[in-house]
Amino acid sequence: MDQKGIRLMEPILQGRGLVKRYGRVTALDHCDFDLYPGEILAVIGDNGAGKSSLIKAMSGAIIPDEGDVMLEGRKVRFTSPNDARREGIETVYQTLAMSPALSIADNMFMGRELRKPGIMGKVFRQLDRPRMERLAREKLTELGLMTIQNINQAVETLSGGQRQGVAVARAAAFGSKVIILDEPTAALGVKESRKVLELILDVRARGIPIILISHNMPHVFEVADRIHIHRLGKRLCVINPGDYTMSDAVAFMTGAREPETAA
Ligand SMILES: Nc1ncnc2c1ncn2[C@@H]1O[C@H](COP(=O)(O)OP(=O)(O)OP(=O)(O)O)[C@@H](O)[C@H]1O
Repeated sequence: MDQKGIRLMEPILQGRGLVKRYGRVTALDHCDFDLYPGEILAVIGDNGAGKSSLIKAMSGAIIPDEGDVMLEGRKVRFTSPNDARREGIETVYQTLAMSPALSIADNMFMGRELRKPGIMGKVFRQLDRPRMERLAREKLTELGLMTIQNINQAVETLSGGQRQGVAVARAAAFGSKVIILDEPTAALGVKESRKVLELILDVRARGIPIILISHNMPHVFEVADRIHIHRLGKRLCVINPGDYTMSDAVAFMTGAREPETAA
């Protein structure tokens, strides 16, 4: 998406002046952040720069010591990942939160199982397994992931790429507003990474904006619309991948060079 087009819109998710300290370490140092509708925003930075802390603040996994998070212009205060999920922000962590022994369908609906209608309290209502299986199959088909034949297959029998695919599909099924992907291709081979990158583009084509944390520069430059460069706990600058090379980005990231315009 072109830079001008993005600037005409209001950010869907924003961070302003975010601070997070762990004892004497300042992981986020008055950090700003903006995600615009429909874009893939990559967040890159050296090890320990504070990328994870930033996305955790956006996804309710940590509560910032200072600063504000705004969703669609409205100040929100997430005190848990569930708060963020309820608002339509889904995060896929590097360590995929899945139960390997359970099926694809069970994993997709883990924590938000569908139940059959009943008159007893919600707790006693039976799981609506057929509906969960049907919806899980629909979601995977929509995202072109139906090389997975059997929705009842245990997740532990899937390849790394397929597992990542299920995790992204789960996020896309519930993340109505924003999807955050933390190193989605880090553990994958070339072919599997390719599938996941295609999936990321598919999700964007569905209008869902994505925050992509990655150390993989070719992947970042291939799919990102904009790149947020994080250094020493804050946003150093945001670049358009068309205007810079990967070496420029790495030089900014590591401090070997300074960008012309700051964040
Ligand atoms: N729970 C914690 N307790 C103490 N220090 C922490 C904690 N989480 C993060 N930090 C520190 O905060 C700083 C930023 O860490 P963070 O994980 O956000 O960086 P990152 O950019 O995601 O790094 P990486 O690319 O290595 O994953 C680091 O110095 C890290 O050691």
